[in-house]
Amino acid sequence: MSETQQTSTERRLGQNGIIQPLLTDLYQITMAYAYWKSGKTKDCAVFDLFFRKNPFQGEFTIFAGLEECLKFLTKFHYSASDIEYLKEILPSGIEDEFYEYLTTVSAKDVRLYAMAEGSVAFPRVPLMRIEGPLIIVQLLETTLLTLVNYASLMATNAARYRIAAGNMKLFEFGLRRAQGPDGGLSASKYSYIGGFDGTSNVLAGKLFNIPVKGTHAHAYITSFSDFSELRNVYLEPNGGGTPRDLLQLALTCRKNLLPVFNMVSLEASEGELAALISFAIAFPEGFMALVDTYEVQRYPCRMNTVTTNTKSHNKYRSGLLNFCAVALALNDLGYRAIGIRLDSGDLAYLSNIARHYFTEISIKYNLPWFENLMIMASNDINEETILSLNEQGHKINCFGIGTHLVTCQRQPALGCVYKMVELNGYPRIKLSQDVGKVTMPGCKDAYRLYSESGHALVDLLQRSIEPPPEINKKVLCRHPFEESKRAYVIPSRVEKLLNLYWEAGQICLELPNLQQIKETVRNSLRTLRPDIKRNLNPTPFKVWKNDII
Ligand SMILES: Nc1ncnc2c1ncn2[C@@H]1O[C@H](COP(=O)(O)OP(=O)(O)OP(=O)(O)O)[C@@H](O)[C@H]1O
Ligand SMILES: O=P(O)(O)OC[C@H]1O[C@H](OP(=O)(O)OP(=O)(O)O)[C@H](O)[C@@H]1O
Ligand SMILES: O=C(O)c1cccnc1
Ligand SMILES: [Mg+2]
Repeated sequence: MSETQQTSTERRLGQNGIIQPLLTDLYQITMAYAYWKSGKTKDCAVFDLFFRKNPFQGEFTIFAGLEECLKFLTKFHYSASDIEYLKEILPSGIEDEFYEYLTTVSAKDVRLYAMAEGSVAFPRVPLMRIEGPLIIVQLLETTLLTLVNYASLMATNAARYRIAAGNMKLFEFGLRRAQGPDGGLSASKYSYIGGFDGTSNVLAGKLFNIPVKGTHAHAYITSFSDFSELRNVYLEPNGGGTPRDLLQLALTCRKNLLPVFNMVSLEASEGELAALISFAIAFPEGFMALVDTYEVQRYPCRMNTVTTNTKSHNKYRSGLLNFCAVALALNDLGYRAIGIRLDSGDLAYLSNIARHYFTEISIKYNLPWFENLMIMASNDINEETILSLNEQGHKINCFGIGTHLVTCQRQPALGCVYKMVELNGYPRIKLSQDVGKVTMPGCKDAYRLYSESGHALVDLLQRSIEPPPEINKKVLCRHPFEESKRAYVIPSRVEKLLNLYWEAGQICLELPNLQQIKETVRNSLRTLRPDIKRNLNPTPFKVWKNDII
């Protein structure tokens, strides 16, 4: 392993300092005292952590957050200052022996079973099963939930964007809009797991070894008014040689391009060109330009299409023209530009226009690569926008997505719950008027049964003491609430979903790295039939139980 790899692995194993035992609800600690006072320190409980409904009106969820839960268990103990603080906030009548008991608390007698991080998961199937002393297992509830809920919601949101975007590149740009710094970091991490290609969040890049990418803001363009602000216009050709005047080269290129864009030089912004030249001199091999600060192009354009961009107060229409001029000037010096970013207007229309000009220029100048310049789109993009753009037809090959992704605007929370299912070996049930809210009692295991073609058929819940279903043998599966719904399934593959990750005070299964978790998401989604993954009215996946449960 190289030194840089080692460093990033070490960084990954560190944990956010706010994840500690007091990051919980007060009632966990007051319950702990009441349990302790009523002599329940020896009681043993089993809790299931699960959700009841998939988010985003979808029919699948990606399970994430496991590694953070396990790291939390490794550090689970109350420090002297934690105990001091609890003494301040809890009633004065609390016995001192309870605080002494709290100093001895750890997760060494806990066992945690979980699905693989990155797996597709469904309602009512435990994502985790936590077994151990009642008081301890109860004390873990809120922290485990907060570590799983947002992580899984975010990974699921990202996976949905990935499905909508197909092979297009996806970058997460959400830090400025995220739910605070911690939300921002988690969003970068879990959107990467869910299928994004990188983030603009530099700290996330450093901590999690995620590719970091970015362009520039409108401010960079508006910070230049004319050519006199360019302190340096010289750029050394790629591979060396005498530096050449990039401004003069770009001006010549721009003059030659005016007829292509059907424009006159008065319509072209000097400040915008100055900004693009200075950026190209700074990053000649990574030239990516924001082209919508003024108008992207002249309109109505020669393609006879009506544009919806209505910044009529502005006389400049030179975003594309200026970009192409600088890209051609860079080409004269042996550099290839990367592409453009569109951040306003009708993104389908503008991307088609941009690609049209790139193609025309690639033919005119015999530069085949020019046709394939990258077109990145941003501006309040969500899953629906991507699906709509796909329907309309566009030439975008990359999206930068912030607000809707990181805030999970369409559904801001996943409803994972943590319910006791067994105490001292006896099943426990929580009753509810709402049949969907009645818990499934008992210590359970979950198995995913697959067809011969590799598709997941059903998740089967059964008591842990029962033998697992067997390959090529008939299994009777029953709907959890509707007696009449039952079916025999003959699985070609059986996957045990819950595996033991934590026992005797340590992590007992090797943890995958972020890249491997990302792979798990991709592979796990591949096992779902397309109708379960579709955006509109997807088919629910069957979560059934066996005959005995
Ligand atoms: N072709 C398209 N189909 C569907 N939605 C689109 C399309 N093009 C852009 N959008 C979306 O429409 C919205 C347009 O936002 P808005 O009305 O604020 O316009 P704008 O171009 O950002 O305005 P401004 O020029 O003032 O910045 C954004 O959410 C964007 O993602
Ligand atoms: O739209 P999002 O999906 O959140 O993506 C991130 C946005 O952040 C940036 O600008 P910002 O929104 O800060 O300013 P602007 O809209 O005025 O460009 C960027 O230009 C995007 O528009
Ligand atoms: O790099 C970018 O283009 C970027 C980064 C964050 C937000 N908006 C855009
Ligand atoms: Mg914006």
